[in-house]
Amino acid sequence: MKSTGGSDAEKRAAGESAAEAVEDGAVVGLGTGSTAAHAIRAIGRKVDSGLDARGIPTSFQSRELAKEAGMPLTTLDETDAVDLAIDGADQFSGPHLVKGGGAAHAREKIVDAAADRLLVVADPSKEAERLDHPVPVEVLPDARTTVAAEIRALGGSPTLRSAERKDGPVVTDNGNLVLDCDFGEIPNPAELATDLAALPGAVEHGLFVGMADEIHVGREDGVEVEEF
Ligand SMILES: O=C[C@H](O)[C@H](O)[C@H](O)COP(=O)(O)O
Repeated sequence: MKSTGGSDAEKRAAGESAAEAVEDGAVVGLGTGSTAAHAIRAIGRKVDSGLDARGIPTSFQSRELAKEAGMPLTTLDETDAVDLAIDGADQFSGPHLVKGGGAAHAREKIVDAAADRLLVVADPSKEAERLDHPVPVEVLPDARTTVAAEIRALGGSPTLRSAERKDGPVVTDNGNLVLDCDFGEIPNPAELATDLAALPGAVEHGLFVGMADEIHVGREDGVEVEEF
């Protein structure tokens, strides 16, 4: 699993803190990435000790981890409500997030938005005064060049994400490609989110505007929880 940003101890502290919010009978959205992985393992330990909880994975990675952790799984189709989701972020500013460093943001957004509460888990390196992280945009393969042109027209600089251990691009769990779109500082995330959502062939972008209900920031000496 790809690890980014802060230390593993910080990520673990954040993940374990959010996992404490999972109560008996809960349906939990399981985020993707190195920080959410700690939450999944911690929930798995609680299940092992008798907690009744079911998880909805947001990616191949989180499904495999949850299975390994012994967590019963379900789907959005099979459940009426998702009590909470626990997910990582590549950057956050207040309740606004940039996600998709692991190319999982499309399924993450569906599950996180369906949840009554979204608990974000992060290390301190993810916090920003204003969002300025490149925004991943998942695109249908046929729309790669047309979406890239529209991104340029919006003032962004798109780069096709390439795979590290394969010749060629990253292919998402949904069979699509990812453009990492650098807009510099993003003064109005809601406006940019609306513009990106309107592009034909763009399946989903990584701006999660105002979606976090809590952010658990893990530090070497404890966890700070911000609520929105
Ligand atoms: O697509 C991946 C996700 O949005 C991750 O939650 C995000 O990239 C943060 O991952 P990590 O906790 O590994 O920094």
